[in-house]
Amino acid sequence: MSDQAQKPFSFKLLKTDGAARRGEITTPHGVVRTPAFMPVGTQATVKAMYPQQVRDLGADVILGNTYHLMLRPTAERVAKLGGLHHFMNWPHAILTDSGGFQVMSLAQLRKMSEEGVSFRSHHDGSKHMMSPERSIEIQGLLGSDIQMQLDQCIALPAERSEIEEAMNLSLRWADRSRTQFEKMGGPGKGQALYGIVQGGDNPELRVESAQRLGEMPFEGYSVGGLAVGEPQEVMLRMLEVTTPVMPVHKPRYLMGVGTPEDILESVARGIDQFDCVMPTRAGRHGLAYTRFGKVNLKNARHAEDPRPLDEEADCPATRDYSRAYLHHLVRVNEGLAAMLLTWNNLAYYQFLMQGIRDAIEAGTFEDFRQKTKEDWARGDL
Ligand SMILES: O=c1[nH]cnc2cc3nc(NCCN4CCOCC4)[nH]c3cc12
Repeated sequence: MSDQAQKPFSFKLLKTDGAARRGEITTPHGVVRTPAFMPVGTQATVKAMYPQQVRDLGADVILGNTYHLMLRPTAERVAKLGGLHHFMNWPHAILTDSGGFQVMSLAQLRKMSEEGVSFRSHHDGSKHMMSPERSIEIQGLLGSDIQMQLDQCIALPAERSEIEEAMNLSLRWADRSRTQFEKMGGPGKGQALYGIVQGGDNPELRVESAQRLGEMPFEGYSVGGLAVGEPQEVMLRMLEVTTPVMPVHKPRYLMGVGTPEDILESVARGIDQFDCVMPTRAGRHGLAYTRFGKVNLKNARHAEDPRPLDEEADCPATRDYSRAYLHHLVRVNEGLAAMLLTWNNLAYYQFLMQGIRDAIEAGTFEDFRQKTKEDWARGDL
């Protein structure tokens, strides 16, 4: 995709059903139907999947991790090779994170300052500096359609003073990220920069963060600082106080979420975009998501079960292989186990998102939510 002026990035709110929203994001690499689940493509690949397979399941956008790609192969090398879309043969939308969350969770010898975070690579110990400016520069080199500000996400529970300090630092970094994004001509390329709402599990700080961020010119807004160990009801409560004070006509992205239930409950509270390693990581660990709940293929009870995971499914991994065979592959640690279960799990997540989008369009989201939860509770008959 050339850098010439592109159609501007835009979001259209097509329908609401309660607080649930059906929308459409237009990016330089195609339209993203929301609510959307974004498969995680950490090191320029959605693990154990071909790009076309991911696309055929209905994914309009995938996530790339800035921390991993800045270390290997480096953003400069990806740029030299035509940018991340070309490099990984994914011609559709790409969202990148800022790298901050993974610096805090993976890197060594981290040193936080107003400037940014200095750290050593967890691969070879090489020294790096992640500042708001450097993060945006990297995301620009990757050619990301939807970029994230650098923020500071803290683990919960935390003292109010600690939450407030991290929230205010993130707001200062939001401003510096925006300045760098505009300096690099992001808006003119049809790219987006999302601000990230922080505020921990404190309702007042959540509202303050969302309001102050909403006064800044971002193309979308993420809800950060959640799915960091707090109970689900705390996460949902924070959404109930935060989304009502977020801009209505901009996308809302809940970072790192989540299980099918987290997603269903968060759509009901006004969230449009999701990403999570759950479906891909669980697939590599023998766990299958289905319409009727989770199936742990490691469990010996599947050893002679001739049924597929779900004979009514469109996905070959879900329909054409017996549980006995999947159990065997998992038990002998064959590569095909990860391939088939990742395929199944991403197929189920996209099936769920399509059901959510259809239900909002039909004005039947509440019924859909109840029926889906009943089916999950039915369990794996
Ligand atoms: O505030 C944030 N800022 C920038 N990136 C984030 C990423 C985030 N990812 C999670 N949770 C991920 C939880 N995963 C669930 C599955 O297992 C791995 C962890 N919470 C997150 C918060 C932030």
